[in-house]
Amino acid sequence: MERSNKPSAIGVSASLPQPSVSVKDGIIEASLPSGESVAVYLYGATVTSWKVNGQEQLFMSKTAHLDGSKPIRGGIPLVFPVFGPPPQNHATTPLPQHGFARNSAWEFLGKSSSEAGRGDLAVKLDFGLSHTMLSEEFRKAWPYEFGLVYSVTLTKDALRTSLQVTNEGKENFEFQVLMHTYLAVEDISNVRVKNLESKTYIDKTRNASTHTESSPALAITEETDRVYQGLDPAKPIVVSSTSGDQTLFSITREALTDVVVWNPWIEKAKGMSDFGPDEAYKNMICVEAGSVSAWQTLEAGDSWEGGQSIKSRL
Ligand SMILES: O=P(O)(O)OC[C@H]1O[C@H](O)[C@H](O)[C@@H](O)[C@@H]1O
Repeated sequence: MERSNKPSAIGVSASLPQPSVSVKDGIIEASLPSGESVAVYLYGATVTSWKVNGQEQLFMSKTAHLDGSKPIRGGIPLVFPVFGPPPQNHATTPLPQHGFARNSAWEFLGKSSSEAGRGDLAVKLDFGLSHTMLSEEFRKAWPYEFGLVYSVTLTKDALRTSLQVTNEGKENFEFQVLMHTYLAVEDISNVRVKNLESKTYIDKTRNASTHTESSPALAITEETDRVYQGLDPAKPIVVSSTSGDQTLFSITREALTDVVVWNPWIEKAKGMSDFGPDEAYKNMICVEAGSVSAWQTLEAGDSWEGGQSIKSRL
């Protein structure tokens, strides 16, 4: 695992303007000469901002806690090693909802720049979390020796987040993982989610009952909390707007075959103290790429990698 803080530049011509990266107060910010930018908090390795053409692509609650006292409500919190409330009689049982990755202090491993093709630049930020870095409480609750490397790559038209999980111990462990992406939208009533048709989903708002998606373009008209399963990672999930049938976001995945679609809607939004303002549920949709409907088993010494790539219309 690379643990160097030294910047490296692979295949980048010295004459080109370079990406800039700053590290301040636990926040890593990177921007490309073409203007796109990303910000990542070391707390949770949470991506809190992704701007394209000056426009924010990720939703952030106005009342989110940004002081490390609570997982950040917005951006891309990382869910590991369990999704949702942990099941009974499982190694993750003592952990909080969604595990510990989103509420642990990560380290910045460094940046690298490269050509993303057609002369476009890419900047990649790497973050690490391992067993010894966890709070004592989390170390006791999940005593496995693991290493996580989370990479956030910014290009002109996309944001890629990928996670490598390594079992650095002597016994197998099981995990689930999910990139809990809060996408910013202007008006949820105009939003449709495509490429879910005929897929099986668990509806968490209806006692985790199983259904088959009948809509080619899913509209969000009430509290929505669905785990779509068995998706082809290479087939994009498309978030579109009915005004002009415009694609807003297109999300492809690697090794992540589940996608959660979540919007808390009116009552649940009101009930979350760190979700604000109350009406902000109209300005967001979570489309969460993950591996959550089953457990990944990682044998001693083995690694697993998965990720998502989000393209914005802008
Ligand atoms: O409130 P949090 O722990 O951040 O969870 C927020 C949401 O995450 C996922 O989308 C789950 O499917 C939801 O059931 C949950 O409400």
